[in-house]
Amino acid sequence: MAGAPQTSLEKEKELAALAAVKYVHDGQVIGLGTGSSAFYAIRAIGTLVRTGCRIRAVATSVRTGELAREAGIPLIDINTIDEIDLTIDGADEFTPDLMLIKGGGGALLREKIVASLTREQVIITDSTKRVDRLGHFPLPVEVIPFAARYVQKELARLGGTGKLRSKDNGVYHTDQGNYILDVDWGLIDNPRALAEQLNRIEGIACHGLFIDLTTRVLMGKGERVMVFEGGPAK
Ligand SMILES: O=C(CO)[C@H](O)[C@H](O)COP(=O)(O)O
Repeated sequence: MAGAPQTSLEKEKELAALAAVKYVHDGQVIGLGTGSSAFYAIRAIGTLVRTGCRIRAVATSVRTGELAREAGIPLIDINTIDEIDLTIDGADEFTPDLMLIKGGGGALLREKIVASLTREQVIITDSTKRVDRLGHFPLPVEVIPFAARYVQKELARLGGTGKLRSKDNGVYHTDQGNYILDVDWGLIDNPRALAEQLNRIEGIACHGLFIDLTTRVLMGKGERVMVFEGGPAK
């Protein structure tokens, strides 16, 4: 992030973010993602705004809203629009066929709603996020607090071990006041089938499998940016 000397992974995130910001056009509604990669995109979009680009944006978290305001990006209420032109967000893992795990930063519910309203979803990552199969990263599952134990039991029935996320010696709360279970499944054989099973469990507000929502992934790798559009990288 800003201020500290930049590591090579931070450089990769920034390169990917700068490449993604080239897709931003005057007049668009932009979805702003959450996390350390999205931070670089927000900063670069702020520069565009200061040089005259007229966009409006929707933030995927309270933190992102604060960063956007600091950067001078005009924010709008998501309930005043029917569509988002472009969203730039990060991911915890992605496969070359554009399936993602998201939610490491806890913003998965708003991120999925924003992604669902978005015409063009550009994901930006460093080179550690590309995998052949999802599941190295525990899958974040956002649950309403009342259902936490029930959902944990249902996840166990499906073969997942869900650990309640904590923060500062207490339970972590999302921006919506929900809990997160970080679920270890081992490597996931069929993310689509798992997503459907999770969609049927009462009390789950959102899970971090993002399928059929991404247009392209821009991955920083050394000094380059690799582009994945549902096939081999370009
Ligand atoms: O899903 C997310 C937040 O809920 C982030 O996009 C994800 O955790 C990646 O973050 P980073 O860019 O910091 O690696």
